[in-house]
Amino acid sequence: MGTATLWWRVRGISVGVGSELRLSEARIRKRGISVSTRSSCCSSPLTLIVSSMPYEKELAAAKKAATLAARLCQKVQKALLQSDVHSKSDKSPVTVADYGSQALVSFILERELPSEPFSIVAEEDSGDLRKESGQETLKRITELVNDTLASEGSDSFPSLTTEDVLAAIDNGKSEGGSVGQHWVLDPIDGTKGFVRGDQYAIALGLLHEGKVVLGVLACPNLPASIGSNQQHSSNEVGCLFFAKVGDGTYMQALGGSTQTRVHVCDIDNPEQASLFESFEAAHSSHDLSSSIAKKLGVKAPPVRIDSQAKYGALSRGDGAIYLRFPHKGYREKIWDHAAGSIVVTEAGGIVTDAAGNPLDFSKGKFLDVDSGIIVTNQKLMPSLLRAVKEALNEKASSL
Ligand SMILES: Nc1ncnc2c1ncn2[C@@H]1O[C@H](COP(=O)(O)OS(=O)(=O)O)[C@@H](OP(=O)(O)O)[C@H]1O
Ligand SMILES: [Mg+2]
Ligand SMILES: [Mg+2]
Ligand SMILES: [Mg+2]
Repeated sequence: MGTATLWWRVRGISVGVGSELRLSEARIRKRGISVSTRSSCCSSPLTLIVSSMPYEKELAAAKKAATLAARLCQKVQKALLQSDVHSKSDKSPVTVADYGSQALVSFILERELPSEPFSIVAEEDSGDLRKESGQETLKRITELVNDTLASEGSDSFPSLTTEDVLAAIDNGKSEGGSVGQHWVLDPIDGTKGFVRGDQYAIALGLLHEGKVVLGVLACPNLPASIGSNQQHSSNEVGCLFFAKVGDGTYMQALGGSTQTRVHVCDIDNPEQASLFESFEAAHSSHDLSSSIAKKLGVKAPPVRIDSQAKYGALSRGDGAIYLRFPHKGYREKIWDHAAGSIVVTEAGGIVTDAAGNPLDFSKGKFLDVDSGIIVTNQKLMPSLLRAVKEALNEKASSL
């Protein structure tokens, strides 16, 4: 048997030498992944094993992107100027950090995964920044993005122009859907919390054929422990949660490298449960949560925090239940739940709508949910669903 050299090109999977392949050149296509091999001696039997380690490269890129975006957000939140906060057409707030974070994540993903099909469904767009009145803001965002890239200590990042920043933001215009791969990005989830100086998250998920296969949540203000029942007892603030389908959920300090596998709490007695809900009463009915909590016999007062930090906290067992009941007419967006939902489900939890249906991320930007979203562990879900049903029926009959 002559000597053989094997060249390979891999996207998202690892390739090793193993089973028999008598080809001087071969192309394998598997789930959109291409691998090509070439033997320097065409008569040499080459052995090739393709073992799937899906989304490894994507996860590394997503963690890098979310961590850098979190750095930009931290810088802005520390010294937030009035001129940094603007109002969108739906009257919700948006800041230079929302735009900067979206531009950075888009730029890093495209750079780190150059051979991947590139589609992002993201919250922000560049419309207001392209107007005359948006020029100063655009300059400030561009400076923030360049400063953050420069602070990476790498000369390899080019300085971005205002046009580059607009283009990176507008990469987020994809509509998503059930075909192919789409990144799902909320550059700052919980902008109201961010402006208040409270919790927020950079939330980045990946959809494959309409299913969430990967999620990263950077929570710059979330302590390593928030009244937790697990061993995260440090004073450190800032967490990165990440999960890949079938691979569990992990947490590490933002910017750190030691990762810990996390699990949802395993209590089965609702009286011992503590419950998360939105900080803003306008985003979720506190009355309805309170009525559900009463039916379950929950004793602790609700913990109100902004953003998908709620999903992160739940994934490490800090609380047992997350209830979200937007007021009538509001349509949930996929970027408010994609990353958070896989972080919780890979930690052993369940995320459904108020009727117990799984969330369907394959329908474009919106999630069609029945009344609300509920999250808990496997043991509590049956009693939670019963309590939710009763509370919703009572509410309907009182109208
Ligand atoms: N009216 C209404 N009802 C329900 N939800 C709404 C509503 N308006 C906005 N949003 C979305 O809520 C996102 C923040 O959710 P939170 O759970 O973090 O709310 S809260 O900040 O704790 O109050 C928030 O995310 P960001 O815009 O990314 O901050 C919005 O997508
Ligand atoms: Mg959001
Ligand atoms: Mg947002
Ligand atoms: Mg918003």
